[in-house]
Amino acid sequence: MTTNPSLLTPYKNTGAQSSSLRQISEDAFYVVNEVVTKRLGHIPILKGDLHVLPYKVQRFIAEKAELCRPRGIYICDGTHAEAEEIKDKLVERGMLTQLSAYENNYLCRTDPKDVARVESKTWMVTTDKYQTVTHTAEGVEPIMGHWMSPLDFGEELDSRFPGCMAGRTMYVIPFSMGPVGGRLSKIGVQLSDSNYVVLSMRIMTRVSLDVWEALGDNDFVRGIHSVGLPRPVKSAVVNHWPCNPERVIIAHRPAEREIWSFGSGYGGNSLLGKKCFALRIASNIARDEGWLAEHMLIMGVTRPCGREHFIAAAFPSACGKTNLAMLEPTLPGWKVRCVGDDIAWMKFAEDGKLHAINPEAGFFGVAPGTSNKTNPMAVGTFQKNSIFTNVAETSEGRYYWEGLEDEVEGKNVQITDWLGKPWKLGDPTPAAHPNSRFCAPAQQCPIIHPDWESPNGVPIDAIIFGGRRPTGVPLVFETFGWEHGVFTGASLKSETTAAAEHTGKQVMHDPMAMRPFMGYNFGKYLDHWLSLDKPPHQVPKIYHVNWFRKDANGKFLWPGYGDNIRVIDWVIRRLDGEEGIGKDTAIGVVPAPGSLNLEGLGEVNFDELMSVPRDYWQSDAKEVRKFLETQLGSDLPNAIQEQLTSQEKRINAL
Ligand SMILES: Nc1nc2c(ncn2[C@@H]2O[C@H](COP(=O)(O)OP(=O)(O)O)[C@@H](O)[C@H]2O)c(=O)[nH]1
Ligand SMILES: C=C(OP(=O)(O)O)C(=O)O
Ligand SMILES: [Mn+2]
Repeated sequence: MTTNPSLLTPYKNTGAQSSSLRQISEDAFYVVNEVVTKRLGHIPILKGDLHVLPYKVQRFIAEKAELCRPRGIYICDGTHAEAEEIKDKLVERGMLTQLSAYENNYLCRTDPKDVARVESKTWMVTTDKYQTVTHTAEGVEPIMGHWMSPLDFGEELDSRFPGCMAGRTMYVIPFSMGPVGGRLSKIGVQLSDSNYVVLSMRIMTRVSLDVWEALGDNDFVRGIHSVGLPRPVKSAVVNHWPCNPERVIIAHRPAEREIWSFGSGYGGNSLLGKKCFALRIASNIARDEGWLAEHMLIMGVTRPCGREHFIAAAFPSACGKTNLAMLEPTLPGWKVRCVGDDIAWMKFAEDGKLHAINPEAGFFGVAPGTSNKTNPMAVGTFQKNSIFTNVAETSEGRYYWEGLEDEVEGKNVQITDWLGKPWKLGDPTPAAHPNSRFCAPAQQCPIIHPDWESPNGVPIDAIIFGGRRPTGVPLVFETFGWEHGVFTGASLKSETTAAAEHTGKQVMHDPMAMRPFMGYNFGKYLDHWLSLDKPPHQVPKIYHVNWFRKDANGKFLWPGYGDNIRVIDWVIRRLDGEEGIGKDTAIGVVPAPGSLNLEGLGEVNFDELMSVPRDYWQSDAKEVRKFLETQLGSDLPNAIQEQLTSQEKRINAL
């Protein structure tokens, strides 16, 4: 790994220096052990040897320990034995319950106030506001990226972090995103006072002592996470799950490659390798280094003839990434293998193709709706060594959630819901929280791709965007080219889900499925995408899908899940240049009648599924124009503006 010079950019404060942000000066290099020892004071090292770590890591630990004042420091090694030790302790304390029907599976119930990402409290901290947000029209709040000034952040930090780990252990988690030492991989160190985070990070990322060696003197992404409830605790802790919902903050300092997360233990807020590092921070690194960090699954699809294509697909949270990544084809002779289910880091290689790696090592998937019928490969993945959060539990020691109604065996099975209360079929409240999750090692996936850890990644042939669009949007369409594809991604919308705090089911803009994860100015982000289409790059074709279109009675028009292979089949035939299977519409190329393989499917209203209603798209185009113009203002790239205009013309001509 090479050192990225921008990683070393010192933090330039604009005025009043926040005490917690003060750094040890560079001359500390020669006296580092002394400085470290002094800073640590009487805080003991509970496990591991601090002084064998790279000196930058020592400094980082010492600085933050001095700030957070934990009762001790525990340097994780990522071993099985370590995880066992922590689990045993948590079971004893009642924070984890073993699900006895499986091997090494556990259930965790959180405080019901801490169940999802908190977008309204997630911030990017940059000196210049417009590094983070776009030049929106007057009075318009930017929806992509929340900006906070370094000064304000200093205050927020100072009112939370000093002493925040009192009475708790500060775990030091060394982790690699991507295979350790890989060409596209990056290293992070997360400090956390949550043992649930330690166990989950060990599944989701590569936590091991090898990371220190791969890191050497290079810089790394810094994560500081606290549940925000120092001891002695003054409020009641619910479900043995410490958190501080009123004081939550998830802040990123992209220039410094640093993440500060406070008050929440929920995955998306606390497993800092995931959305915080692999999307918000990494998209900044990617822009500087000429690659992409995207909210995308990666799948390998092999046709009956034996040829394999790789596809990356971006859907907003809880819109079907994990399901598509592990799809079990209903068409005979097809094979899907999973490379990743949530995040793709993609870089053009010497062959001119865009190569993607999955930086993660596990799946943090939505539990409800996952069953042997819908996603048997996910079910196969989490039969052992997994952690379930906020699902229900049966009296037989099994997990339970909405969608498993047909899989509960025996009449006398009793169910305890995610809140710990007795629950039975037909009860008005759900058994599992709608955003309940399984956390499982990717290598256990029965269809994990043999190259899923390849340091060079897999070559991407197609990019698919999609969302939950109950009306108007066809099952699938191919965009007219790279710029139109980027425009289509920028106009992505979807119904809100339980993955964050939004309530109700309104259709919201979610450009590139990145709205909550945008790491810098969205206009610059689009510029970056647009700039990639140049020789010798062979950019992938871009598609849009919608599994969620409904009929007049509110029923899904498309069976979805394993039958989505029929759409993938059409996509791949288009990639191959098969003639006569496309029909031009105003928004892209949809399958021509008879071109989608519907064999063996029941009744499907093809015409309704593929229709591009004029009225719908006219008002949609107006809304999209308003959105792009008011949200992006002067940051709106010309190429996108042109795409908007030509799409409007096509729609008006319908
Ligand atoms: N109707 C329908 N629902 C789906 C489909 N794919 C996924 N879902 C549901 O959407 C929810 C989220 O899916 P998931 O794959 O976990 O989304 P992710 O968060 O983007 O990875 C789950 O409840 C799934 O059962 C599909 O093709 N059709
Ligand atoms: C972890 C998350 O991922 P997903 O996109 O799979 O819902 C989340 O949104 O918190
Ligand atoms: Mn997922």
